[in-house]
Amino acid sequence: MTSPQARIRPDHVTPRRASDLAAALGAPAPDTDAEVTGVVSDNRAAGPGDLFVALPGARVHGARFAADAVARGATAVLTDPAGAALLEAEATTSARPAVLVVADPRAAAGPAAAHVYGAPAERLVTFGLTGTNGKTTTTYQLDHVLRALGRRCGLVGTVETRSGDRVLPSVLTTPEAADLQAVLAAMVSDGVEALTMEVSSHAIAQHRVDGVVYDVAGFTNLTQDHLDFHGDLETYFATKAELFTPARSRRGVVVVDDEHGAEMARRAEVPVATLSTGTGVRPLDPGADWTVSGVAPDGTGSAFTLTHRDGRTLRTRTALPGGYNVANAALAAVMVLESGADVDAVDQALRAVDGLTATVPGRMEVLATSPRVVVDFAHNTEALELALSALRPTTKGRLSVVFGATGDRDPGKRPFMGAAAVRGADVVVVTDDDPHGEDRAAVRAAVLDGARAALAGLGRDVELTEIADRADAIARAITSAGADDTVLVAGRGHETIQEVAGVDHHLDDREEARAALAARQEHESEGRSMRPKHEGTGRPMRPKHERESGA
Ligand SMILES: CC(=O)N[C@H]1[C@@H](OP(=O)(O)OP(=O)(O)OC[C@H]2O[C@@H](n3ccc(=O)[nH]c3=O)[C@H](O)[C@@H]2O)O[C@H](CO)[C@@H](O)[C@@H]1O[C@H](C)C(=O)N[C@@H](C)C(=O)N[C@H](CCC(=O)O)C(=O)O
Ligand SMILES: Nc1ncnc2c1ncn2[C@@H]1O[C@H](COP(=O)(O)OP(=O)(O)OP(=O)(O)O)[C@@H](O)[C@H]1O
Repeated sequence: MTSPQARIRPDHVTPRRASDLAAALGAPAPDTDAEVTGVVSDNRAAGPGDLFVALPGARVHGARFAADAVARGATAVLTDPAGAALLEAEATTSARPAVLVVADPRAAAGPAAAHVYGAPAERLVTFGLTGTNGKTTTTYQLDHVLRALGRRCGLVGTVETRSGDRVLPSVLTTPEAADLQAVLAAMVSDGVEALTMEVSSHAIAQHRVDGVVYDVAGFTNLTQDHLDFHGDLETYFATKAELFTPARSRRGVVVVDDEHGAEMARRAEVPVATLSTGTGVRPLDPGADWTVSGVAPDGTGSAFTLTHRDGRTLRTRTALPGGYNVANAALAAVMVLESGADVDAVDQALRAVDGLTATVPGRMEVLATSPRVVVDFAHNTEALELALSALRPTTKGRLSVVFGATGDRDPGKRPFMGAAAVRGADVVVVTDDDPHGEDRAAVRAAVLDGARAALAGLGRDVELTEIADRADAIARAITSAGADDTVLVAGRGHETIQEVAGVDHHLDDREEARAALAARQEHESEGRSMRPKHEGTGRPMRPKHERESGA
């Protein structure tokens, strides 16, 4: 269920007649006409002049909430025949909205909202990113390149939604169709020129991006995920492939570092430029339109050269670690180039901002350099492995990881995550992630089982610790790190709410890490040792500590 949430909406909208909207949607003219100045699909967000889109849901029909939406000022309802029947049955003598009936209101919601808001997507240069991993990171890098070129930018994604000076935390990666069109309209009125956004597979399947044809669509990669929703990998792939059809984009850029990318490029029904970076599972493909070469370590990140088959070339850098971040940065730059930007202009703009140096909230976010403390969203085995191997080459001392597994979700991955941590790190602190309704100790035990099994036969020492409380675990890992060590806090990234047994608690890994770093600095400035056996509270530094060797 969508939760009640603040939404970015345009300040002024030219009223449209519900009857005109019905004609535009090919729906019968409503019995009652009305003026419409906004669109919502959650009654709790309805206000005066809104069209309430009553969707048939998996749990409830939105038409059940139509009377409340009307009481809040909605003047019209868009629904299906079942919803219209519900409205009829529940009709009171009070305000009667204009009722528009279509066979598939989900598919009509985007076009209806685009009509009401004056087709805002057509007044922006639009970039849409899809793929299993890297959408958020690449979206921020794209935003960074566009800003470097002097464009006014809007952004929509997992972490936040930004229009001009307005910034709101996001609830979904890709908003509901009505909310998305409202944000785009707000962007137009805020003077935004370019939109970068994440397009989830759920959003494509649920028509949330209908009403937008992206100027440039991008594909990062595809691995097994979300099969609870899509059923099988082929359906998941086919859903993402829809983004590369004329109904949804004008052109595309596809990273061909995995087989799915190569297949996506073959299947695309819009012109696509391929990008091969040689950082994924497939080797560098010299036949790709754009290739990456000369990857060289540069601080925590890498420098690299991007070359088109026609000879255009650009040397730049990403500040984020790991080969996959070279791919994300290269994709961002190529999407801007494929939108028509001149390579020399992009080169100059990137030089002025020291390369692709966007800070991505909770994605390989570096909070300190000595010890290096990094917060990352890696919350599955593959992401954890990648994050650790990305940090290893630039870690002079020990590499620590603080992480846990989510309760009530995919229990099968827990031991694998434990094993990945042991294989990739020198110090492993297993703690709580989001327990949700599950027994926290049992979730940790499953992770620890995998960790211990991986230790057997590993051939090197790994310090394995269990600290239930996450804030405590972060503090202890940072306090006991050496100056050359790296501490990776993985799993929750930008998230600020930890749900324990149905109760939400504020918990932000970055805040906890910063507090621990500040305490550490205070100790250091007082000339005290940073690796004491006991904290000021008298608690032991490493409770339940086990020093285990796989040798
Ligand atoms: C599994 C899934 O995708 N569910 C979506 C589905 O919910 P549903 O069919 O259960 O809807 P419902 O609760 O029966 O409600 C039906 C209608 O009544 C409305 N309603 C409901 C209750 C109420 O009090 N008032 C009200 O108006 C709802 O807004 C909805 O329009 O239809 C709803 C309306 O379109 C979606 O909001 C909802 O997404 C839920 C919130 C969700 O969590 N989706 C996730 C899985 C998702 O989309 N994730 C992707 C990212 C994935 C990733 O890459 O990690 C994303 O884009 O965020
Ligand atoms: N190109 C990539 N390939 C593989 N892993 C990546 C890539 N880019 C980022 N990651 C890792 O995947 C995780 C999620 O990254 P990011 O948030 O950018 O992706 P996303 O597609 O937006 O995923 P989500 O929707 O879950 O936020 C992080 O742990 C990050 O380190």
